[in-house]
Amino acid sequence: MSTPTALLSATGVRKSFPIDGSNIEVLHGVDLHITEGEFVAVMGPSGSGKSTLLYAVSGMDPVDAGDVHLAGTELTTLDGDGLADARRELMGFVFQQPTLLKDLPLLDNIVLTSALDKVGTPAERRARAEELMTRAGIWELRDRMTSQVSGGQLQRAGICRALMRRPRIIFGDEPTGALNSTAAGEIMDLLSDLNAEGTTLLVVTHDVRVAARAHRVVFMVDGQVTDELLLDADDEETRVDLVTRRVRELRI
Ligand SMILES: Nc1ncnc2c1ncn2[C@@H]1O[C@H](COP(=O)(O)OP(=O)(O)OP(=O)(O)O)[C@@H](O)[C@H]1O
Repeated sequence: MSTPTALLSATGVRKSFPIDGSNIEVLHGVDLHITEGEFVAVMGPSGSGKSTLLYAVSGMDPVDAGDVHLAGTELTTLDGDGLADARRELMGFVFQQPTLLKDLPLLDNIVLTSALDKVGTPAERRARAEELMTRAGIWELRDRMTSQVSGGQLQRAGICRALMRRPRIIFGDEPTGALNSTAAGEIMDLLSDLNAEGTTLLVVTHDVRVAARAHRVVFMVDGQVTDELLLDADDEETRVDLVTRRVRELRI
């Protein structure tokens, strides 16, 4: 039997920030290994280092120590240009609030980064955006400004933008944090479908319903991964129940 390949492999990751005049370590040697096609959720108390871990393993923020391999590249050895290339070619990012430009229609926002990077022709970029926006149910909103759409529609646009370059992994930091439960469910349907088609997901969340969609939940406490939960039940309520129980046990 072949061993599944780790798409992302982080070992011994340490990260400090200067806080109140001293250097405080917030990640204390974290290991995280994610297989291609996996959906991993990260949960933990506020301040436990979840977002810091996400930024460290995606090369958004340099680490103080440790290795981070993504798709065969050691991110910690890359310079600024190399990291920017790796981010553009391999990764997509979805944040709590997408940072779309206010005075541009949704479609232009979605194609903007690919246009600046001269990926494909304008017709190819538009076709890709149409495919993604249709799928996300926002194609008919393509000419609307970002101020004229709902939070859920904006987040769908943010996901479309993240998908323009067909990333192998999507990093999500509270992707449903600003949404009501219906919109959150729709966003998670979209992300789960993408995952079912092979896109790897690493998502930081406080929401048990979001975490319950994952194959595996990793729990962080005080800058360390302290526990994990494999979710192989088919039934959604069973999965939610399993995550809820573990969250209570760990007092997260
Ligand atoms: N840029 C920074 N400068 C200084 N301290 C930081 C910085 N970023 C994070 N920290 C600190 O690192 C610790 C971990 O923060 P992080 O945002 O990773 O936690 P989190 O688990 O994602 O929290 P939350 O669930 O509240 O978003 C916190 O104590 C935070 O104050």
